[in-house]
Amino acid sequence: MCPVPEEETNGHRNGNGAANGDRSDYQAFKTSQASRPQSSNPYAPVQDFLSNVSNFKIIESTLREGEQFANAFFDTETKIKIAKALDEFGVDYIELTSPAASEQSRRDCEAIAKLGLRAKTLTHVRCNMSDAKLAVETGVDGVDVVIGTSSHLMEHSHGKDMTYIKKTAIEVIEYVKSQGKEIRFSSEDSFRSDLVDLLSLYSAVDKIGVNRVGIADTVGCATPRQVYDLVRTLRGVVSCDIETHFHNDTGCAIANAYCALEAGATHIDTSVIGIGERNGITPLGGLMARMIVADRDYVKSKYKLEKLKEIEDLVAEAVEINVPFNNPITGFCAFTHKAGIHAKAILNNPSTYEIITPSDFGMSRYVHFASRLTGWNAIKSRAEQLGLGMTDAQIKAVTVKIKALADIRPLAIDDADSIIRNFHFNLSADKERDLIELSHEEKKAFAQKEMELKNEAERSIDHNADGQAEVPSAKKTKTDIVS
Ligand SMILES: CC(=O)SCCNC(=O)CCNC(=O)[C@H](O)C(C)(C)COP(=O)(O)OP(=O)(O)OC[C@H]1O[C@@H](n2cnc3c(N)ncnc32)[C@H](O)[C@@H]1OP(=O)(O)O
Ligand SMILES: O=C(O)CCC(=O)C(=O)O
Ligand SMILES: [Zn+2]
Repeated sequence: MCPVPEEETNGHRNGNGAANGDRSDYQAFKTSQASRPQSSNPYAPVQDFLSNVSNFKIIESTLREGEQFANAFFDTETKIKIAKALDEFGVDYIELTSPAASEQSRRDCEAIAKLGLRAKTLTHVRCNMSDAKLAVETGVDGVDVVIGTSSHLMEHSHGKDMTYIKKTAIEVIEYVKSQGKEIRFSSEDSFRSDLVDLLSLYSAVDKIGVNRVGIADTVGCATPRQVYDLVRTLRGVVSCDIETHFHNDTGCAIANAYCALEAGATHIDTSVIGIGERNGITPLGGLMARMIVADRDYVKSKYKLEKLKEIEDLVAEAVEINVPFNNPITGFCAFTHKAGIHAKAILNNPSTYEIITPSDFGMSRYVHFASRLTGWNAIKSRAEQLGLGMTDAQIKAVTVKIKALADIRPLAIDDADSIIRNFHFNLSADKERDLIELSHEEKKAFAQKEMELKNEAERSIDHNADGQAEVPSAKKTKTDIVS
């Protein structure tokens, strides 16, 4: 393949193409790397001359692939809200459902194309002239054309062969280009397609100046290694940009996106929380998590990461789902540390058990202390937060009490706090002397508080009809902030 000289780049063809084993490219890459400041990131990826891990674009498809999620119904107002939020976040492209899908879909494309967003707008259509014309008429910046190339889809979906696909693809691409629009051509089900057919098709569309070709793991079957091999091979065949699209059926959607970038892909398709057909595609937030670890400066300079939670909440509400507990970054426990060994180290230095800094995303770190897995370091930190000074020996003693109760039932923060406060209250050898200084009313209030704490501790162990200690149903034990 031929690298695209700088003067031939047009803003869409970014010239990232690189010939396999091309020495001059490699030397140029080495020279450019030598002049770059050395990264202090020990997790920085191995940067070879193909990798775009530090230079990629996001094609955000919540309003196309995401609308294919079983629960999705986006009215126009919601689509506009989502489009504006994604634009503010900084995604490069916003992909919209085909105007051929329905009259309202067509009107929504027009409405979003007219918003004047910074992100480019795209609509996604089948590989035929009538869809392409409809797409162009909506006023979007670009058209994403797709057609299935695997034997499964050629036989059971559209019924067309490779000769027909190539001919029609060329016709559609030339038409869209003639209308001054950006054009991407993609094969659906790329990983179950014949490699020779695929490369010949991509080579043909590259020659007529398509802006991007797309590879799609439509059924989520690809492994990272297969992705690397296919993208790398394609990188050697076409000079245009390479977009990739990964379904998450086997849980590889983020890893595959990363490998695609390592192999020279330039664009990644995402959707918010990963919504899409079946269990969806590479999630925007998950991709951000992966990429910030690779190149924090690039990711932070390009995307407004602190907006991620707001966008996820907006989309979750629109499609009536909860953000999953284990969602990267925004899952409710993504930055919660529980086991005593973890808590101690985190309190000393968060990098011990955190690869991502929560504040980069406007999130907070939590150290859970109300559990049987806690340790005295976490309890000491909590006591300090409560303004209760105790010696290490005293902290260790109260830790034993907390763990004993936590062995019987789940603890809420208030339970653990009561134990700490009660322990501290009873500790004071000088309590009586202190009380002498108090007024009659204050003494009464103290006595009452002490009684309440005692009752609370006793109540916390329920008994069933047989007099057996019973574990009450788990309370919501949202952890509390320690640092
Ligand atoms: C993997 C993906 O996610 S691809 C994107 C999927 N997106 C969508 O499907 C958008 C929403 N879809 C729709 O609203 C409808 O399916 C429409 C409007 C596109 C088509 O509706 P209908 O004409 O009623 O056809 P239907 O949906 O039953 O079947 C799909 C048709 O498109 C054809 N087709 C399927 N894929 C392609 C393609 N990539 N290029 C050209 N034609 C295609 C099929 O052969 C079939 O045509 P037929 O009428 O000759 O049988
Ligand atoms: O257009 C594309 O590249 C991808 C289409 C799609 O959603 C898929 O194949 O899963
Ligand atoms: Zn898809």
